[in-house]
Amino acid sequence: MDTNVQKRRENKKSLRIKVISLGNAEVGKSCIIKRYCEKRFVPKYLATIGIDYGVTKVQVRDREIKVNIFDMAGHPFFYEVRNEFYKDSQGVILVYDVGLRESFDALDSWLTEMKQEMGSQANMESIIFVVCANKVDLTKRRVVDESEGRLWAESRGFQYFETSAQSGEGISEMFQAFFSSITDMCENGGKRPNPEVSIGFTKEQADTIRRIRNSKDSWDMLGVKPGATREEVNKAYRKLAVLLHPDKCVAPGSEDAFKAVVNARTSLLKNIK
Ligand SMILES: Nc1nc2c(ncn2[C@@H]2O[C@H](COP(=O)(O)OP(=O)(O)OP(=O)(O)O)[C@@H](O)[C@H]2O)c(=O)[nH]1
Repeated sequence: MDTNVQKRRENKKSLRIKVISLGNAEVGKSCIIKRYCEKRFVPKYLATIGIDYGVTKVQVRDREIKVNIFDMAGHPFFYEVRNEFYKDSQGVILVYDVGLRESFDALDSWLTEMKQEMGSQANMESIIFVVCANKVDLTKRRVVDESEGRLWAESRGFQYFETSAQSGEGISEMFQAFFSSITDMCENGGKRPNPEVSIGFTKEQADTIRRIRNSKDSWDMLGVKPGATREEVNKAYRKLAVLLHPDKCVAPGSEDAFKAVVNARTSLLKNIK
């Protein structure tokens, strides 16, 4: 066979990618990578110093993918070291610990740090993000539930996985989907699929569910001022009911949000003449 043709075929088949892990210290980033690459769990905490680097090969369909994995230290102390490594990544594994709310709340600031460090190169549409809600084996200490994590991830067009580096739950599923999405993106000229099309719910629905979860009382939940009239309460209720009705809304947490709105309306109307 013509050597140029053979080379072109080989090039199509093999792919080299860079992925990084992000998230607060101790959420389990290194353990997730070890569980996948070495099939083992390390119970003792050994903080990553700056960056750990590893290479692995995976097969996605007919392509061999050479994966360069940069495991970033989560501790703020290592900011100066890790900021060099954001550039040229095709994939990001965002990790939080389901037993530590602050590690979940920190996900936005990890995205901000990444954008800042990538500067003018920051094209977040050309990067595949997956979110790992990790340590799901520790069920008793869980404080961030699945629908909350899923909503955060999916409303940004990121895939969400429940994982445990300790038991192995969700780890190979997450990596398989991650590498397959990166391959799809590379084959699609470096653009990830339009999230609005694939997730099936709107930003307004996601923002409303988040607002309802965080509301301080029934007035706040319906978005009316304390002392509002029956008409105002009913009008606000109808608007939310249309937006979140389980027949119309598939966003994670929509059923609970809908029930909460029904209950808020009932309790307010009891006390309004
Ligand atoms: N029970 C349980 N423990 C876990 C899990 N994943 C990690 N751990 C433990 O959590 C601690 C921290 O894990 P690491 O993987 O080192 O955390 P990291 O996010 O890489 O931390 P930094 O390197 O400081 O950024 C270790 O003691 C692990 O054994 C898990 O899924 N379940």
